Amino acid sequence: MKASDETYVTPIYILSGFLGSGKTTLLAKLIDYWQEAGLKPAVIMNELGDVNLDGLLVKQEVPMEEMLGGCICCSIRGDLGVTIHELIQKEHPDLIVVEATGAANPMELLDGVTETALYMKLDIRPLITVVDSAYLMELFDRQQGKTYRLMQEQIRCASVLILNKTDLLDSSRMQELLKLLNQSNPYAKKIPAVKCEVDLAELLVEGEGAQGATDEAGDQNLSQTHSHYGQSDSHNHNYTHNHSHSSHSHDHSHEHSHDHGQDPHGHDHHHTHSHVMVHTHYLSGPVDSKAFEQLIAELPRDVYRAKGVLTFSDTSSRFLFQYAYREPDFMKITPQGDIPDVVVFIGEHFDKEELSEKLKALEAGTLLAE
Ligand SMILES: Nc1nc2c(ncn2[C@@H]2O[C@H](COP(=O)(O)OP(=O)(O)OP(=O)(O)O)[C@@H](O)[C@H]2O)c(=O)[nH]1
Repeated sequence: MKASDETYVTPIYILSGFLGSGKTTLLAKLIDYWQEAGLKPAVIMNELGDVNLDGLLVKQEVPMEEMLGGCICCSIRGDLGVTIHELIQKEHPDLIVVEATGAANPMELLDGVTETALYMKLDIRPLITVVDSAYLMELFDRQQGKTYRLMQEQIRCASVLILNKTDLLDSSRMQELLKLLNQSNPYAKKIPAVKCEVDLAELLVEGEGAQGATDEAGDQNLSQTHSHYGQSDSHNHNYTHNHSHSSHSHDHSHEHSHDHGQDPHGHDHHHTHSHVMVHTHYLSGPVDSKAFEQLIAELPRDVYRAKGVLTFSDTSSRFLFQYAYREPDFMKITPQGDIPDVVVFIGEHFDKEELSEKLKALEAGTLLAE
């Protein structure tokens, strides 16, 4: 069956995982894998900030829709259906991958995709969560409130867990991690990995879960199986989409009242990420690499993710900058098109003002002197 056929049921994969866990790393590998199999994947990327730097890591020929400036599971959830619809109409992809911002609650996201599957022919595939193994263990030790709980939700929803960044854990910590994950989600297949280096055929097959019954013959690469969520038979029904998004909306009113620390009343907050803050700073020109490295080394603990595109005054190339779990990473890039120099910081209740001052000093060349 071809993607351009009216009857084609488009498989849709959701990649979940905390900020900086390795979702984009996995996405790049999946795209290669599918393309080698002669398939045309399309991507929906969601970023909290207003620039999509992860998109720079995805090949240019892959159709991509960006959903920026909000979290896909919450503030821009209503747009998800429209985005999926447009992508299918325009590109006729063989499959779609949604890479959600790491702050997204996958249950909400799944709900959004499910809603869309009521009026579009979608086969929702079992959810893959990429776990930042080292960061999860650190938070487990500290039993840190909301971030830890969000990670737990991302773990609980998954059919497959990629335990990424195992290079940062020794074997006894690894055993602890497995024990922890077996408690949180005994059903999911757990695959340890470094840089999401996993057997992708196994990953995608394992993701089909215990049910495993195929209802479409012939298409080996994309067999239509029943997912854990009972959604895959959505293509047997031709629902009219006659309910408004608002009928599925959730009560957001509690969101800001429990922003600090644990909720002593044990309320089950769906929007655990409401405390996540984003600070975007467009740079006025090249900056000194040493000064930038210092700024990064001095970032408060509450900034747990940063990305950017930078030009350094003391090097000739431009760089894609990544910072996750306090590890900075620089990759030489030659971006196509008009990509500004920009840095995006993501974290919890950090002092934006102070960071902004430091960035200004960096631009002015006075940071090291301070
Ligand atoms: N040490 C280590 N670093 C890794 C591993 N996998 C990925 N990284 C690094 O972690 C950073 C984040 O990786 P991404 O793939 O961009 O993570 P992401 O989940 O897409 O990040 P967001 O889109 O911000 O949520 C990059 O600097 C990667 O090079 C790993 O197995 N070990």
